[in-house]
Amino acid sequence: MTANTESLNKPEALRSLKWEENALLMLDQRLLPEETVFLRLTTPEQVWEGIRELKVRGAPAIGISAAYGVVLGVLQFAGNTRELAAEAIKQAEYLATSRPTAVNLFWALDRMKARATALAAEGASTSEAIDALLEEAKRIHSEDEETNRLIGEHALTLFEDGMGVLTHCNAGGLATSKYGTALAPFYLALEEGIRLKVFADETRPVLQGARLTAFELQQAGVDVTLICDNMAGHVMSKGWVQAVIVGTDRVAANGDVANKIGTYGVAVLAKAHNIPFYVACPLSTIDLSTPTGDDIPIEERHPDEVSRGFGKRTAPEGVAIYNPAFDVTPNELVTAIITEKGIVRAPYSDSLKKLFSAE
Ligand SMILES: CSC[C@H]1O[C@H](OP(=O)(O)O)[C@H](O)[C@@H]1O
Repeated sequence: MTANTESLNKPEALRSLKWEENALLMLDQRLLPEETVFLRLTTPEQVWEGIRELKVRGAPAIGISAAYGVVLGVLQFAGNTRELAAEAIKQAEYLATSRPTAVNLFWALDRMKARATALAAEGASTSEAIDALLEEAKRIHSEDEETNRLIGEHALTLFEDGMGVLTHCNAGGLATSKYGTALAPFYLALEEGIRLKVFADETRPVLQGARLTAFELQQAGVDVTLICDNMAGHVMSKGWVQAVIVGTDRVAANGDVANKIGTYGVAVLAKAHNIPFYVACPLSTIDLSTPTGDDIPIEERHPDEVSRGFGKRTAPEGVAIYNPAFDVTPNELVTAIITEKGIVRAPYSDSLKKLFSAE
C-alpha cells in the first residue's frame, strides 16, 4: 500500500520520529543525507511500510514506530474496550510482520498488547483506553531517550581522550529516539571535551554508515572519517583504532549478537588486532527467550539493494544475489555489552540474566 502521506519539510533537529496531532511524523531516512523530509503517517499500514522500506530503521526506532502504529490503528475505534483490546492486538500482530530480526519491534508491540489487555480488565472506557495506549507509546518513546543517555555514560568510561573508535552501520539518534546506542558516547564525549576520532564504515548495501552515521556525527561536530567497509582491517593495521563499538538488533541469551551485515567481519578483524569489540544496546534488545545466535531470524532483503543501490545498476541483470541484512557475531568475539544498567562481560549466559533480576 502506498502511504497517502504528505511530505513535511521541517528544519527539525535529527529526530527520527515525532507524534503530532494524532499522526506519526517519520523522518524518511532513505532520502538522507540530501533531503530532510518528514512523512505524516495516519494508518498502521503506512507505519508497516515505513518500517519495511527502511524509511525508519534501527531497532529502537522500529519499536517506537510500531507502538505508535498500534495507536493509529485504534484512534477512531468505536466499540467497547474489550473489542478495542482485540483490535489493538490485531494491529500489533500485523505490525510484527514488517521485519523479523530487531527484537525491539516485538518487545514494544508486546508492551502495547499487554497494556490494551490490562485496560480492558480494568474496565476503562474506550476513550480512556485509547488515551492510555497513546500514553504507553509515548512512554516507550521517552524512556528510550533516557536509556540511550545512560548507555552513553557507561560506554564513555571505556574510551580515553584521543582514542580512535570504529563503528559499523548506524546506531545513532536516527536509529533511536535520540543519542543512539553505539553513537551515544560520541555525543557525550563532545559535551565533556573528550576527543574521540570516529571511523564510520559506509556499510553496504544500504549505506547507513555513510548516509546516516557520517551525516549525524558531522552535523554534531564529532570528528568522523568515512571509510569503505573493506578498509576496516587496514585502518586497524595502521594502529588508528583502539576500540570498536556497534549497536545490535538482538542479543541472544548466550551473548551472540545479531547486527548489520558486516559486523561479524569487523569483530573478527578486531580480534586479530587485539582491539576490544563493544556492543551497545538497551535491555529491550536482549532476548533471553532466544537461546543462541542460530535462533535469531535473519532478514533477507531485495537483491536490488545490492545490484541497483540508489537506482544505479552496478551488477549484471539476472546475476544471483544474496542479501542478508544482518549477521551474527558469536559471543566469544564480544568484549563487553554496554546497557543502561551497566557494562556486562562473559560469561553472558549468567551476566545477561543478572541484568533482569530485581536488584
Ligand atoms: C540501535 S539499533 C541499530 C541497528 O539497526 C540497523 O539495522 P537497520 O538499519 O537495517 O534497521 C543496524 O543493524 C544497526 O546496528
